[in-house]
Amino acid sequence: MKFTKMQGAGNDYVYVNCFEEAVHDPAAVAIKVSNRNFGIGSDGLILIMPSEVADVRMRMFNSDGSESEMCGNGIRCVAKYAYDHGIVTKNEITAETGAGILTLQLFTDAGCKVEKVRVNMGPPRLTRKEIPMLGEPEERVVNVPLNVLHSSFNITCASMGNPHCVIFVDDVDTFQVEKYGPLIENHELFPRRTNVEFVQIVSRTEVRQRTWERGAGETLACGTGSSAVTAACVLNGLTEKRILNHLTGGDLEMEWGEDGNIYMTGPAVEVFTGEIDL
Ligand SMILES: N[C@@H](CCC[C@H](N)C(=O)O)C(=O)O
Repeated sequence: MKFTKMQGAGNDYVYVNCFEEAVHDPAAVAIKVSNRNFGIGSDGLILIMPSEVADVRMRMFNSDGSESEMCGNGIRCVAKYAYDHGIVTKNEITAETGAGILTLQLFTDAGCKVEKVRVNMGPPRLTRKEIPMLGEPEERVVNVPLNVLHSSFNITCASMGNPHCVIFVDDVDTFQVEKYGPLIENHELFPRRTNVEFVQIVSRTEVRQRTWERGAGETLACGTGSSAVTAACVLNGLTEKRILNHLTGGDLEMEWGEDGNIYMTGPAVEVFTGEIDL
């Protein structure tokens, strides 16, 4: 299988051009290629596919083989791949995802390669029914206590097509992400599990995020997570609607627009290409 390794803010995936390649069991392939010792090494697998309703289609699989509806860092890399490899020739493109059809704006460097992408991530979905979470279906979850082991956290939850649980902490760099992340990911409140973002407020316009991803563990960045964080910051009155998010692997510029959509701007980088026997 021919592949391209790409990363966005350090969130790295193995990308396969399914305009040319067929991947028969993507869940198994994701587990194999993601392994950092016996595989290529990545947070998961992303398939770049033809679409009947958009310029390109993305399917994404976590390193445990589970499929997610959406990947924010991944969709920027899909856009870069599609443009740099001539699948699309426009600077504004559409992409079909499990979270709907998204619009992306591509910014190129002096060599006409995409270096940055702005994505309209759509609106945060805020009811328990939409996230999904157990409880009153129409209720929002903003600053609600959650008991985990002997600790209590206040959670704010949103779906960006995939589920997110945001927790504000005083010092994110010393926080025990690997202890609490998996317990919240698999908490009974979340029937489809959840991604978990731990966030420190730096100022009204800057935050610092660490991410525990559903199906992948701690990653260096999460674009859908950063979008959920933007909504959570505003809903809790902690920041303005436009913030710079410092993730472990890089920065994302975020905005909750007046039209209700979240906008994410960030890097997309091709690391290397190769071929692997499956
Ligand atoms: N890193 C991604 C999200 C990947 C999917 C996630 N782990 C899930 O299962 O929903 C991003 O940048 O959004």
